[in-house]
Amino acid sequence: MEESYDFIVVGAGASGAVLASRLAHTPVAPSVLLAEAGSSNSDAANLSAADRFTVAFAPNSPLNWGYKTVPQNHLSGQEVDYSRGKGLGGSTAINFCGWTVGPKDDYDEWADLVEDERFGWKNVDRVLKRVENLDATIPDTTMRKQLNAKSKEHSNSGNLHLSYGNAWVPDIADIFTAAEQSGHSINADVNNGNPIGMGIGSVCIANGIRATSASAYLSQPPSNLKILPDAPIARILFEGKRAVGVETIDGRRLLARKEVIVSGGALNTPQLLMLSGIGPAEELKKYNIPTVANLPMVGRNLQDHCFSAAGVVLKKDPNAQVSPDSQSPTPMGWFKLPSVTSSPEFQSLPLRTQKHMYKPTIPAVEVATHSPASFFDYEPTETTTHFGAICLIMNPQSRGTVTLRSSNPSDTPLIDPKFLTHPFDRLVLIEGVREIMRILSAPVYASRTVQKLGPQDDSDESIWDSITGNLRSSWHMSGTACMGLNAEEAVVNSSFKVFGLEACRVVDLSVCPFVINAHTQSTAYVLGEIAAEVLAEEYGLGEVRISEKVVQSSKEKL
Ligand SMILES: Cc1cc2nc3c(=O)[nH]c(=O)nc-3n(C[C@H](O)[C@H](O)[C@H](O)COP(=O)(O)OP(=O)(O)OC[C@H]3O[C@@H](n4cnc5c(N)ncnc54)[C@H](O)[C@@H]3O)c2cc1C
Repeated sequence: MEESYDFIVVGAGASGAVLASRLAHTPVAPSVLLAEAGSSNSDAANLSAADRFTVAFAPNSPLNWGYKTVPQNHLSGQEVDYSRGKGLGGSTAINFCGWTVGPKDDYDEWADLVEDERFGWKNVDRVLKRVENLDATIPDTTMRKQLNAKSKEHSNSGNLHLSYGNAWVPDIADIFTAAEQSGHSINADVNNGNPIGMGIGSVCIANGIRATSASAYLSQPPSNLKILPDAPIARILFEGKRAVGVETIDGRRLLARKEVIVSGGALNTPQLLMLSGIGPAEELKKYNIPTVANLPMVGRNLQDHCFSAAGVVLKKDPNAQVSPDSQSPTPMGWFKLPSVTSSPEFQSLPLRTQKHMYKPTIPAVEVATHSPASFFDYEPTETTTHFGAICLIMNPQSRGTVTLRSSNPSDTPLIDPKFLTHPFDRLVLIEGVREIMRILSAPVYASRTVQKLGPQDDSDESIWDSITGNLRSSWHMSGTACMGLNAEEAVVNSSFKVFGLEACRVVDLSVCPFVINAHTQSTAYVLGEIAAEVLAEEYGLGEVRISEKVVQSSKEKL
């Protein structure tokens, strides 16, 4: 007999795990199936904060879908790493644990675009407090000027353990000095809705262990929540326009009495929608997939924050050694750059976009420091060390695609982010890398600098040369089943419902109308929380509760 559930959620990443858990914890306690393509990911070693890079990026890691982009035109044909997490926790199980919240003006813009205040900052800020369980202790209390999260702006009663790390890198204060010497302000809390200035975000690491959406939301599932790992879903099943279940790649059929919710992330979700007959009709026709809903925007509007780097070789300070298992968060600065807003590339943007970027909390670039030496051809020596920073472009204007390679669900999708195809993005990255070079030449570093790494000089040509050989993704893919007002311009409405279908929603970063100007996991958690409230209200499931057993409050510390 076929198994049936009230709700089926496909994908146990940031959004899917939150949504499934919250639905299951409502007073009505509907039966919920959370189907995940990857494993249960229960090997404790994989949760070590320090080892996370090696585990996730090992060749053929079962925790990583291992995607690459198609060759990128502006990058001499490079195929850029496009990793995605696979297994319970999804990409939260392989990411770098950085927790940033983003600008309040971005969320208010989202709410305006979709005409729904649920996506405005006021509601997002409330919802973030259901997620966040912040231990605001800092390892170095002499740095209160640089980091001072106020308790009324944060929460210590949500599910996800956040901290500021256990030991900071010894030179952490220098970057703040350099930023000030370069004319930037210090922001003692970049996570309160206004990220502008040099600051430090928190990390989802507690006592050396990474917190993932699985550890935070799925560790003690109630009996009405069935978690099904190793269940890659091949397609959604429909009766007419109504989603009635899903089928796994190995042919298992799982039925949904109420809804199917797709939470496969911004690359797999559009692939699964298209394999199920939901997408641009001409794309589906190529692979003889019968059209259930012709939605031209499925797999379009892919947005991401690409980045490039600059660095310096410094004389080593023998007293300043970093412990190999230090969980120091990375200092991060979000800056407005007059050189961007005064450029013809900016002035050619649509007026609404220009107006948005002038808003007080919207940055032009993000600078994250202490990037690995591997970005350059440099090995540390007895007497020298490396110090580098990356610049991520904010408000990217290039729009990429996710399309099918074939109708075989085991094939990888074709992913083309079209990095730097828009002239504005090229301008921002050049100006951003130039800004890093300026900060790295501030007096606090100048006296110790032995050599520059990265662009030969700060001319546009040298910086562009360096960028094209050294461009990466920050893995913030978003927007490929975007939220909006109609089926011509979007895929879902502001209740996450796929246009033209019944009982079928998308809840993950695919739905972002634009990529939020921050590291994106917080947005994915927030979407899971908002969607749970939307569904609970529509189906009369009662109040969505914080699953108390999972949460160990760090009240005394905030
Ligand atoms: C290497 C890396 C580093 C990152 N670093 C950071 C960081 O430091 N800070 C930050 O804020 N963000 C970071 N991110 C981004 C962040 O992790 C993601 O934005 C976030 O996890 C996206 O959430 P999601 O729910 O949309 O998708 P995901 O978390 O990717 O979850 C999607 C889930 O769906 C499953 N799935 C997909 N297809 C199917 C299918 N057909 N059947 C069943 N299951 C399926 C996947 O296996 C996965 O578990 C990073 C991402 C990566 C990859």
